[in-house]
Amino acid sequence: MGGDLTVAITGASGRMGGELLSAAADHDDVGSVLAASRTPENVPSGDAPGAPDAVVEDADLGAALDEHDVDVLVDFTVPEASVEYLRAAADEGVAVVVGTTGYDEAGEETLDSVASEVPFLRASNFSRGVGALRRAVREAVAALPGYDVEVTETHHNGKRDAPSGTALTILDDIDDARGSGGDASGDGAERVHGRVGEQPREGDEIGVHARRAGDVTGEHEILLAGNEEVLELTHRAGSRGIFAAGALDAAVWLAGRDAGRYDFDEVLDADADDTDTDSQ
Ligand SMILES: NC(=O)C1=CN([C@@H]2O[C@H](COP(=O)(O)OP(=O)(O)OC[C@H]3O[C@@H](n4cnc5c(N)ncnc54)[C@H](OP(=O)(O)O)[C@@H]3O)[C@@H](O)[C@H]2O)C=CC1
Ligand SMILES: O=C(O)C1=N[C@H](C(=O)O)C[C@H](O)C1
Repeated sequence: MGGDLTVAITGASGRMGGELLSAAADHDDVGSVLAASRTPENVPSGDAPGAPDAVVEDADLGAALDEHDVDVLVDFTVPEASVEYLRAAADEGVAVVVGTTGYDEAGEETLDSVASEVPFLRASNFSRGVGALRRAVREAVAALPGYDVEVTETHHNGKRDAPSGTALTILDDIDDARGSGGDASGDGAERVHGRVGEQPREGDEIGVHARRAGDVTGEHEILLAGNEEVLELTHRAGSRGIFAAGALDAAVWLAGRDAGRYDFDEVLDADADDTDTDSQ
């Protein structure tokens, strides 16, 4: 830590919470970290690696955001808690980076309202590789009209939501690339979640498969098949650190912007522009 940015991290004792604390401790632009948790006693403290500057109970988040002059809240928790945390951030005028997945319709409405009040950046996957995978999938689907598409994701046995947020994002990308402009509301191709019994493939349906096993960090595979050939595009996350690093880069990029929705692609594009300039 050594920069000016003050970040708050919710769900600080969770799998991603711990990764975010470690990544924040190593991030050049982060100066101070406030952790919020239902269980503050489980958050690293003292000389432990990643120990934040302050820890509060999640119920006290709103007052703590104000007291610690937080610039950006980073939330990777569960939808039912996340909507409360994001509401507290919006009430305090604090920007938010959201990695939590699996919101229901009411949760999505809360996110819409938060995004109208403060700078808001949400991504179902903060890895750079998935950003590239999404571009590759859109291109492949557009180049191979009529090919069958199946999406398979594999995650650790502690994951709650299925299919993963990333798989849902990629399904929307496929609909967009096919020109059917779909989303989970059902406007795009039919999404068939697993198959059992007499269930032959029909039309342009997309098969969706969610596997849960062991400690797999996160894998996404898109299979396109037709015309006597098969194309497979696969991303495998090697650690949760990549998501944490991406989310903190997004927090640095988001701080100080106008209220509204932003996309992780904008962070990646800005980074690519900086790299281009550096190499000239
Ligand atoms: N966008 C991305 O790149 C990524 C997104 N994710 C998403 O991040 C989210 C968190 O994942 P992960 O860290 O693996 O999950 P964990 O279950 O390990 O952590 C979630 C944390 O949320 C906090 N929490 C607050 N309220 C509740 C509640 N009612 N029930 C349970 N936990 C609660 C807890 O922390 P505490 O006790 O400290 O409050 C808990 O540890 C998921 O939605 C996942 O899909 C995960 C990886 C990457
Ligand atoms: O819960 C996880 O672990 C992950 N969740 C995200 C998702 O739902 O897509 C991203 C990543 O795959 C890990």
